[in-house]
Amino acid sequence: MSQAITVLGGGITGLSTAWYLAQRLPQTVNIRLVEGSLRLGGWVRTDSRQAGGVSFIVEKGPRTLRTGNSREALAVLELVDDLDMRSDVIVAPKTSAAARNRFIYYQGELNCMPAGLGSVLTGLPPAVRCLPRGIWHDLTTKKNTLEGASDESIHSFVSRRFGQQVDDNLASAVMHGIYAADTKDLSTRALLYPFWLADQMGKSGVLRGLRQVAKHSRARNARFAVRDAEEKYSVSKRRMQNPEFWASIDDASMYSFREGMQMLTDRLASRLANYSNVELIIGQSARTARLGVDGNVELELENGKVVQSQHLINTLPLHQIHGLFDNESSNALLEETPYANVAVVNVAYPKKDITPVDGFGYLVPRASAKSSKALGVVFDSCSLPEQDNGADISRLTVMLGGSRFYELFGKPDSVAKDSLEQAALETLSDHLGIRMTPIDVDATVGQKCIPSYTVGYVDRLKAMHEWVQRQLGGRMSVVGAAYGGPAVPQCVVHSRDLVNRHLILDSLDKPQNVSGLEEIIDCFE
Ligand SMILES: C=Cc1c2[nH]c(c1C)Cc1[nH]c(c(CCC(=O)O)c1C)Cc1[nH]c(c(C)c1CCC(=O)O)Cc1[nH]c(c(C)c1C=C)C2
Repeated sequence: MSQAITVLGGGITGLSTAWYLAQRLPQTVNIRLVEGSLRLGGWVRTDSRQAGGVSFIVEKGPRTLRTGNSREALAVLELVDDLDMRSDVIVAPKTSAAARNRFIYYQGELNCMPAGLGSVLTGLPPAVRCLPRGIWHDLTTKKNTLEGASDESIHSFVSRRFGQQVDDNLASAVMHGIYAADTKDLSTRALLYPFWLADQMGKSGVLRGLRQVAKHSRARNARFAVRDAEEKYSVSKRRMQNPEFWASIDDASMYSFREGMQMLTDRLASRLANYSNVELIIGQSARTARLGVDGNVELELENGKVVQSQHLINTLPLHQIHGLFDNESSNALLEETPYANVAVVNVAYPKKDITPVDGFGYLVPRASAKSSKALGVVFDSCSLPEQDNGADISRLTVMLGGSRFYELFGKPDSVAKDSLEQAALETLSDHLGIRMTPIDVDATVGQKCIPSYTVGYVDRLKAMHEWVQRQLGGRMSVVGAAYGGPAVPQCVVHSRDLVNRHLILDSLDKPQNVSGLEEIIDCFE
């Protein structure tokens, strides 16, 4: 059999994995990407809309990417550079209102989050007043770490160290924005690891303990000095080749693309299609994965076709991996990881500047749950006005559901679009006073779209690592939103690490014995 590698799943993780493979492997090795649905891109989805005589775009999934010097942010920027998308990038400058103003809906008002010490001096809004008290509480409360606990919910942790109001007003809001989940369910150890460690290591409080954590991290990071130096060199070379592009990124706090985020996944797909050794198999879900008699991986598709390869990179969400293996032993991460359901309602109005404040948008904390069906609202036109196409419109997105989806709207697979659209318009009217008739309202339900890293996640991840190594004779690796973070840049950097640093691609004949989770687990040591 000729050499081949299969990538399962055609979302951003699968596409970027296939891309990095195509960069590294000779043309003699076949790369097959298998996607069950009829489109590539997964949760990255941009729709074109026509209404009120104008055309514009709406995002149904992630809408912007962060700039900065993190490995994750730089990995996406390097990808954008390699895909020749520099001229497609549009940015929100660091000086823009969208970069500076983020709000929390509290006591019926939009409260601006402090941007620095200056805002502390000019007075904190009501939602944030609990923060100085919370800091004082942590500094003056004796160590009260839960004995023997290997994890704790963010709600319990924040309440114990900083006071419940900090969770009710702030932490719960931030976690709604990222995970669309409740801090009562989310894991401190997985999502706030430096704070978790500081609580464990420190003798008196989390904030004092952070100094020890910083020392510990410096010692750990020293192991990655060579990798980091190589990556820094690669970026500095690019900076010299395209100084204008990189300077515009340095001045930006976030960015997207002229025609939306889907440009990135579309470009990946079209570039991959140009490779003679890449095959994109679309509209065929995998039925089973097994080891063939010759020791290679056999992936049986819905249509009965069997795709053979020496290694399988599985990027499917956990609930889809479940059931792929005949003699599947139990695995807690697969079985116990809930995914958030989020309704994304895009609304467009025939007028500019209709929000009472300018900014990225606002989040709704648990403290305001009684007066809001929404998790938050994004002011799209304020962040990226270019995407209005020069029209006199305002685009906003209302996010609904999360942990309260069933309670508020019923089953995500049968909810009426009307009820979501109604709830979104009521939110905009009640919170922002917008009573104008919109030119366009469009609701989409993201069913099981964001994995929830719930209490006990780290232990389950470690067990998953061992489980993956036991499958298919060491010929499977996993990567994706359920491991190491659900943000697009995290998915991209983990797929790059897997392909460029962990798999030994010139000896595909031998089992790789790489779960893909090694370094992610190592972060929690
Ligand atoms: C479809 C809804 C989504 C919600 N979260 C995500 C999606 C796709 C995923 C996500 N959103 C953010 C991150 C963090 C990484 C990052 O790129 O910054 C992830 C993984 C950031 C984010 N998204 C929103 C906000 C307010 C934030 C916080 C960070 C910031 O201030 O920039 C918008 C938003 N997303 C969701 C909700 C409910 C929401 C509300 C306004 C859920």
